[in-house]
Formats: sequence, C-alpha cells, structure tokens
Amino acid sequence: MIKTLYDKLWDSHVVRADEDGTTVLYIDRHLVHEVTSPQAFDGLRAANRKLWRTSANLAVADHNVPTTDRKGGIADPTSRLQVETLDANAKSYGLTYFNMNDRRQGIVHVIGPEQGATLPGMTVVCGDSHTSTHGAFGCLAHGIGTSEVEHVLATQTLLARKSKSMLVQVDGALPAGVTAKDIVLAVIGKIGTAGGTGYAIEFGGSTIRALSMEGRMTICNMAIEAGARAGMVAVDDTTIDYVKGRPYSPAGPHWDQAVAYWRTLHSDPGAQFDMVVTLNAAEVRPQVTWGTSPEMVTSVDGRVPDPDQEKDAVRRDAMEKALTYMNLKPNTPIEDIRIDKVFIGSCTNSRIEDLRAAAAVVRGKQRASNVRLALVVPGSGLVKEQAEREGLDKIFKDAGFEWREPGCSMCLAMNADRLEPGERCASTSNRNFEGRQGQGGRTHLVSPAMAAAAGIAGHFVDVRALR
Ligand SMILES: CC(C)[C@H](C(=O)O)[C@@H](O)C(=O)O
Ligand code: SF4
Repeated sequence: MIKTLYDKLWDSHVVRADEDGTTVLYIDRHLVHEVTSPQAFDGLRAANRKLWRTSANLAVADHNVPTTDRKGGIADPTSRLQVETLDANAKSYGLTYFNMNDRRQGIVHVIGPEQGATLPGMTVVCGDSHTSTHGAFGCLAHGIGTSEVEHVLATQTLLARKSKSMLVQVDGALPAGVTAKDIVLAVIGKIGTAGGTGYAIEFGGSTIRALSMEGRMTICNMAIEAGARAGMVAVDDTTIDYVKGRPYSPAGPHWDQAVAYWRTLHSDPGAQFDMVVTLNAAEVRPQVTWGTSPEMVTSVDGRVPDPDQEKDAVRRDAMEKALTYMNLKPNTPIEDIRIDKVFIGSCTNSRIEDLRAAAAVVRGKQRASNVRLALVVPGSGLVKEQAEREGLDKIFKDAGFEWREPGCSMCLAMNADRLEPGERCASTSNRNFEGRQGQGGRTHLVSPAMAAAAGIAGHFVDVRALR
C-alpha cells in the first residue's frame, strides 16, 4: 500500500483504533518541562499511579531559568517554585533530568535532538506546542496538554485522532542570505496561521532536502504557527549523520537495524496528500513580521501594509489593530523601522548554525547606539560550549552583544529577560503576539542573520546587501 510518511508513523504506533477514529497511540518519547508538568505529577500522586516507562521520559528546566549567573538561584518566587517543583518530581519519580546547573540543560526542543533522545520513527510528545520541532527527524511529534501529560506518564499512550495530510513542497536553491526561517515565515504568510489547522504537514522538495537538520528543525518548529500540530521531514543521510553517536542513539548492531528501518521513513512515490502547497525557494526574500501574528509578514524590501488597500473587513480590522499595537504607519519601508532590542535565541533559532550565521554578520562591527540590549542565548549548554570553542562568544561580546546562559529567555516573558512597554525587538523566536516578550513589547520575527544585522544598523536591513 502506498503511504505518506505520516501514515507510516501513525500506523506503526496504533495500539487500538475504534470505528469512529479514536485511537490509542503508543508514545516512544515524552519530554517534560517545568511549566506544564506540575499538575500532571500531582494527578499521578493523587491517584497513586506510577510511571509506565520511566526511561521514555526526559525532563529539563527551560522556560523559567535565569540566563545570567545561576549561582544565586532564581530570584522570582513563581519561577523558582516551578523549577523546584520539577526538581522534586524528577527526583521522586526517577526521571532523567537536566537541572538548571547541568551542562546539558537547555530548551527542551534543542536538547532532545542533541541528546539523540529524539530519533527517526518515534512518536514524540511534550506539554509544549513547539514539539513539532522534532518532526524534522522523521518523527510524529506534537504538543499535548497537561492532562495528556499525566496520561502519557501513567500509560505511555495518548488518545488521538488522525489529522489530514498536507505536503508543503519547496523546490530550488535558496538565494544567499535567505534561510530556513525565511522559508517557514513565507509559508505562513502564504497559507496563514490557520492554513494548517487539522493537518499534519510534511515539508519536502529539493530545498528542504538541501537543509541541515538545524534548518529543518527551524521549519518544523513553526508548523504550529501555521496551525498544524505536527510538521515532519523524511529521513535521509542528513538525518542519519546527525543522529549518529549521540548519547541516546542506538549503537552497535542496533544502529544498523535502526538505520535500515529509518530509511523507509519517507512518503512513497505517488502518495496522496489531502492538500499540497508549493513554494519556489528562488522567490523567497528575507522575511520580517510587521504585526501581531506570524502571518503578518512581508519581505525586508517591502513596506508595512496599508489597511485601506484590504478589501476584507475582518482582515482590515486585524491589520489596523496590529499596526496600532506595533505603532507602525502604513506604507513605511520595513528598512526604516528602528529597533530597541535584539533577541537571538529560542527553540526556533538557537542552535550552532544560527549562532554562526549571526556571528558572521556582527564580526568586527558594533551594536547601534539606539539598540539598548542585544541578547544571544544559546539553546543548550552544549551549544554554548561549542560556540565558545569556535570563538563566537567573543565575536558577540566585542560587538556589544550579551552572551547568556541557555533557556527560553526573551522568547516569552516567563523569566527576567523581557521587553519594556513600547520597546521594539528584532527577534529570532516564533511568536509575535501582543505582550509575548513583555507587556506592551513589540516583536518582529526574523532570521538570526537579519536580527544580527538589525542590531548593528539599529533598524532592519536586507542581509543580502551585506554580502
Ligand atoms: C509554556 C508552554 C506551554 C508554551 C507552549 O506550549 O508553546 C511555550 O513554550 C510557548 O512557546 O508559548
Ligand atoms: S523557546 Fe519559546 S517557543 Fe520554544 S519552548 Fe521556549 S518559550 Fe516556547
């Protein structure tokens, strides 16, 4: 039978399927962080239930951790309580846990792949919407709610219904200065934040095949911003080379068996999708969001749109509201937008390749005087170490950028890193919602190179012109 990658991943995890489509799916890997797990553990305790398979879980503290010196602990009482609760739960349930001071600690979606805890063919869940990231490995990976976290802890299964399938086919060579982030923002600009609702998206085509695992993770990370709970990419040599030799990857004879299976993890020729979207990579330019939703995006050589030109009344209202919040005037060239802060980090763009791309732009230059703060936050302790071995920390610091400890940081204002009301930020994260980076803060989503370039110029600039 001809199957999509999604069909293969789904079918191989069905424990039981009812006539109405309700399915019990086996879960191979459960990632846990401090925000969505406390009530789940409380529930287990109250029902006196144990973990079904302790070794399937990997826990890490990421959202609430400080990115400055951690010796003094966490100042904010709410953040401290969340992290200490995970410390205690991990201990009492015997979970593998990277605490705040472990050198392997980092953002859950960075450390899973880095450790080989995310492997091709797995079902991967976490109480976090950006779990779609892991689909880059040819996994079925998506976020779950806190009650489902409890269910997975207790049973290692999930009640699920199969989604429809969408293929996003991206072909052609990426122009210089255009990155995976720009592709996924362009896709969201094209299909909208509801475009993928009800679908599992497979990203395919020659452009995706040519991307590194880091780039594929950036794309799958934002599948959820396109409305799809899961994004995925077929397994190929790039996947297998990345996975090889990681701490939790199979080794010895198991490795060869695993690779033989993993090589089957692609959509069969002629497989049918419920919907196909195509994108020509040659036409993608560096993207900048101008509004309060990731679909409110244009290219750096474009202008802030004019609501008067929008015929649809609902869209016009949303545009007007967004422009008021963002304090932007219609028709302003994107390059004229001045920024106050830069954030290079998050599970979208905090891996080594992202930091290299940003460092290449700032090398030998200085942060603009109107840019109050430029944060560089590696996705994990191991990314940080690697970057330091390459001297990237020095490049950033010499340019007046701050080099921090790993965590979610200014992606969302759950820790000490945030925007002040009215501040405008060039950010490599994935959400530009109102107040996302701090109450009244204004977020423009961009690639790492674009964020770095804005930090140097003090306003958005086209990175293609820097070459
Ligand atoms: C805190 C967590 C539940 C949330 C998510 O699910 O994505 C966060 O990571 C985010 O990015 O908004
Ligand atoms: S980095 Fe941002 S998007 Fe990713 S898990 Fe943390 S808060 Fe969520």
